[in-house]
Amino acid sequence: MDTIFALASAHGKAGVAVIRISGPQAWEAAGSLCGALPSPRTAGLRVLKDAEGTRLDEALVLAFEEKASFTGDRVVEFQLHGSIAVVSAVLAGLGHIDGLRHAEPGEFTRRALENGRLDLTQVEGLADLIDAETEAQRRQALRVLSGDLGNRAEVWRRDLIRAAALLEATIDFADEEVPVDVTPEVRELLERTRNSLEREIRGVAVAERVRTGFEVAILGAPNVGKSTLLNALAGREAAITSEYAGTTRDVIEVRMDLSGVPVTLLDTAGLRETEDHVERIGIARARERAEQADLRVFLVEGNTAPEMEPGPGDIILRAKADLLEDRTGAVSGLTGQGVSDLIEKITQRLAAEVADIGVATRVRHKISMEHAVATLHQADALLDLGAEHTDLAAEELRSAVRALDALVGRVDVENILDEIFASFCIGK
Ligand SMILES: Nc1nc2c(c(=O)[nH]1)N(C=O)[C@@H](CNc1ccc(C(=O)N[C@@H](CCC(=O)O)C(=O)O)cc1)CN2
Ligand SMILES: Nc1nc2c(ncn2[C@@H]2O[C@H](COP(=O)(O)OP(=O)(O)OP(=O)(O)O)[C@@H](O)[C@H]2O)c(=O)[nH]1
Ligand SMILES: [Mg+2]
Repeated sequence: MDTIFALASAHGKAGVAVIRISGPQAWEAAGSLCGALPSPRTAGLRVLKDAEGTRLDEALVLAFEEKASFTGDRVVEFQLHGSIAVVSAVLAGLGHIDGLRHAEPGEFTRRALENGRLDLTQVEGLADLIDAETEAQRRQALRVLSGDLGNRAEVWRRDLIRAAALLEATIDFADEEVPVDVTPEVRELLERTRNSLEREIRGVAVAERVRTGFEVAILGAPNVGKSTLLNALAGREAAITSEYAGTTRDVIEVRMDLSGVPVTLLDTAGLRETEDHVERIGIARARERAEQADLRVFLVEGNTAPEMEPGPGDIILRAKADLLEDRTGAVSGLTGQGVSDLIEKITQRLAAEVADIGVATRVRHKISMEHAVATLHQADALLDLGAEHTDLAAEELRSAVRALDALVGRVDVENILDEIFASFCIGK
């Protein structure tokens, strides 16, 4: 097996930079730069020197034994002064050692997967944790990294294997005088598993949103102040505003962190009938994105109705509060009136959705779980048909187990690994 190395911390100038080495030669290779290694899991201060004896840096060195490291290989970490020159000198030094090569993106984590330190869902959780920008994303990713989904899958698996074994036992003893009827217990195991799977499947839609961000579209007639409101919400001049109706044409996106919930705000073209060709394209885009959005905020003038049919959770506000006598339910991007109330309202709507999510977070999880559920339905139908179909029902259960094995990466998943690791950075 190759020994790999890479900068594990971000590129560029920093207080401290971490270089990781993983593989059978890690200790020997690190030792050739820093002399005797400190005892495992104990930091030691060492001078690093290249093959010619030139000093490269004074660094903290940390060694891990095989089977007791992040990757499961022997690992050494150099915690260096975070300068671009120090990092390149040490990387160059490592590159000159025979048998060592630079790691590919995600390769340390791939080793952890191959060595059984992490299951596939934990790898996905780790990828999400590194990408996490908000509190809800961090919490969700950490739960998956901790193995919550893998643990749940283990329970489903155990119950289905037990159900299959019960059915298989009756096949073997079909000739016995007094066969025991196992179907009630099997049915109960199947129902429990299916309910639990279905709950997780329902949670994926929201969990996906937490991963990628909720979309909130601002909508209304031209000139009502949508772009001005977007700028007020974003705290910067993200969109052009002007007194001309029809200023905004493209959809403008602004990422925000609303009390830990990731949100993409969309500013859209004012909705109206128009002969202007380009404006019409903008309006078509606005409608399309509005329909897909998780939440719509309609700005309306006076007592006019929204230009699109609002959904149940959508927010309707009166525009340009500062020009109104009665300012209830009104907002003004220009003066800031009602803006924090609006943020509060959006946050509440979305936080309510985030509250009851499960541990499955990806479409991939959903597909495996749906496959398992469909197979369980098949098994149920076969049990309804009577004892002569018991063997087929048991076969369906084994197939459901395989779907769950794919979920955690227990069976061959080589084809999806490249896709998952493509999102990793080098050094992870
Ligand atoms: N310096 C450093 N910090 C880091 C990491 C790292 O690799 N290096 N991590 C990398 O992502 C995270 C920590 N994750 C880790 C996970 C497992 C082991 C480990 O050595 N596991 C052994 C021993 C467990 C134990 O001592 O209880 C094992 O699982 O057998 C180390 C780090 C975050 N911080
Ligand atoms: N008095 C007042 N004027 C506002 C307010 N919000 C926006 N305006 C003004 O109204 C005009 C239109 O504002 P925009 O934010 O560009 O309006 P819009 O809804 O994005 O318009 P389109 O992009 O054309 O659909 C500009 O002159 C703004 O300064 C407000 O709350 N009060
Ligand atoms: Mg606009």
